[in-house]
Amino acid sequence: MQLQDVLYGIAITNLVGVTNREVTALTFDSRQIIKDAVFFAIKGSLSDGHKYIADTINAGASVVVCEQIPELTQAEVTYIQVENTSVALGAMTANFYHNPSSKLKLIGITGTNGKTTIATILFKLFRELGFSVGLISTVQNHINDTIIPATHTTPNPVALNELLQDMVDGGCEYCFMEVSSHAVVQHRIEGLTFAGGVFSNITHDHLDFHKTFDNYIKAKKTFFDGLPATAFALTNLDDRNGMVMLQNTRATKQTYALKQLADFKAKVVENSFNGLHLDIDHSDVFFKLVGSFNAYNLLAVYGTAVLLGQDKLAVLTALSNLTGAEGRFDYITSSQNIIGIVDYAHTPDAVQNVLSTIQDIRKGTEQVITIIGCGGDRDKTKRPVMAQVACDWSDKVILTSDNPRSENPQTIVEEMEKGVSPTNKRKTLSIVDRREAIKTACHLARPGDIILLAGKGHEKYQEINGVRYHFDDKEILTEQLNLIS
Ligand SMILES: CC(=O)N[C@H]1[C@@H](OP(=O)(O)OP(=O)(O)OC[C@H]2O[C@@H](n3ccc(=O)[nH]c3=O)[C@H](O)[C@@H]2O)O[C@H](CO)[C@@H](O)[C@@H]1O[C@H](C)C(=O)N[C@@H](C)C(=O)N[C@H](CCC(=O)O)C(=O)O
Ligand SMILES: Nc1ncnc2c1ncn2[C@@H]1O[C@H](COP(=O)(O)OP(=O)(O)OP(=O)(O)O)[C@@H](O)[C@H]1O
Ligand SMILES: N[C@H](CCC[C@H](N)C(=O)O)C(=O)O
Ligand SMILES: [Mg+2]
Repeated sequence: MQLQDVLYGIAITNLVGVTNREVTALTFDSRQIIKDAVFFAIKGSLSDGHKYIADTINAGASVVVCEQIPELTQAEVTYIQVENTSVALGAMTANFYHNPSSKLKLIGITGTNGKTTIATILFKLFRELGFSVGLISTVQNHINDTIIPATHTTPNPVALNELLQDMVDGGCEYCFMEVSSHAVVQHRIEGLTFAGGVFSNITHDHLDFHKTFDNYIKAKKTFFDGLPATAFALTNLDDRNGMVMLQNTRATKQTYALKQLADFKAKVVENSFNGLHLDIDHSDVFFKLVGSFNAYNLLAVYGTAVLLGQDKLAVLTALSNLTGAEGRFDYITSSQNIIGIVDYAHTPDAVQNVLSTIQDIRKGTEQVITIIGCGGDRDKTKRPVMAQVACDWSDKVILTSDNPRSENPQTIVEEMEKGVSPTNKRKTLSIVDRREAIKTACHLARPGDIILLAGKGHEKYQEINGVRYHFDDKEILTEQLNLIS
């Protein structure tokens, strides 16, 4: 493609060199340069892409997009100075791939918890309704029935536009994608055209990255601020920041709620291990998903489908047969009648929601044993709070390791222990080895007891010092429960 076409709509501060030249690829990583590529120098959290400009030119890059043009320039190279390289990357990538997001209906889902669940159920629902659909999610990406592995909740702009282009080529009419707060702040979604935006909720997470809760709210709100007037913005009215999201959006404002009047409304009639019975938009419907928090997810899905013009009855009929995303309230029952639940709860609010659902549906005498850890290189302030919530809502708690990443897992567990009150100490054990922790919980469990294994859900690995070792919570829990039967 010609560079001048890729530059369409970009605010350029300074330009050195020609723009009527062919470019072959766009990249922000000096290790992935091919001949005549455009290199974007990005100031990141660990490194500054400007350091690699000379290397990329040696490797064949012919265009450099940057915030500061180097003092020594090369005659055959084009240098484009912009105010923010990440913003330019998103917009230029959309141009390079011929704006695939505008050729299908792209719906973004944001919020602390529930994004994967909502996006995945929307994907399954629209497949069930007969459409060709794409999915971009934490667990995996999909182009209809083809699975593409996911590395991030929201991919980088190049991967994102490539994927959207493949979806358009695959005939997709819709794409449901998770929009993480990191992606908004890092401009990964810049240049995309959304047909709708959905907000689930906002609670404590990622304060390592956003620093304050206010910044975290602003990040989520920025997504809605950027929606076009042709889009809809659907928010959860029961969340205290639900309306904040819609304050400055140009999109059509729509709401859903369980506790107050809203455009889309539902009531939980019954919540059991067999699923949810809801009164949704004046219809009585049974769903396979467990947990009252899933009533919000189902309502968000229902509202989105109706806003996209689907027939209410057809939507509810299809929805009632669907299961949720992998590793979310995923449970097995052993021959001894011990229930083992694998769940992706990795924030204080999610842990409380999943445990309060277990309290709601337990029969009374069983013990609830929770196994929980916290990820390394992530928000440290949530560690003691997650341990405290787990203790407050369980009969026994085993603190263990999640993905320690570059941190010492023992230290992470010690930081969690700080949230355990003296009265809760007697019901808490710390076993850093996650497999041993699962084994111990299975030995402690008596018939009828419920084991909650929180934090890793669908993940098939444990990340330790940059290496992902095979580790599958559900596989190990099933194996250990079978051993004691
Ligand atoms: C903190 C964070 O989000 N980091 C992401 C970010 O990296 P960064 O901008 O900090 O990059 P950096 O390492 O400082 O490097 C700066 C620049 O120099 C370039 N570079 C660097 C080295 C080199 O040799 N050559 C080179 O060109 C890099 O490509 C980059 O452009 O941009 C990278 C490229 O898109 C991401 O891969 C990386 O994700 C890291 C791996 C990550 O773990 N991110 C997590 C926190 C994340 O994004 N999570 C959210 C989900 C959160 C949730 O909702 O729960 C997600 O959307 O997945
Ligand atoms: N609507 C909700 N409200 C509160 N908690 C929820 C909700 N939906 C799911 N959860 C809890 O949060 C966990 C993660 O759910 P899900 O994967 O759908 O969220 P997510 O927003 O995609 O998370 P991530 O930020 O990791 O991408 C679930 O396992 C469950 O414990
Ligand atoms: N998207 C979340 C996932 C957390 C999952 C948990 N298992 C962990 O490793 O902390 C994050 O990157 O913070
Ligand atoms: Mg997700």
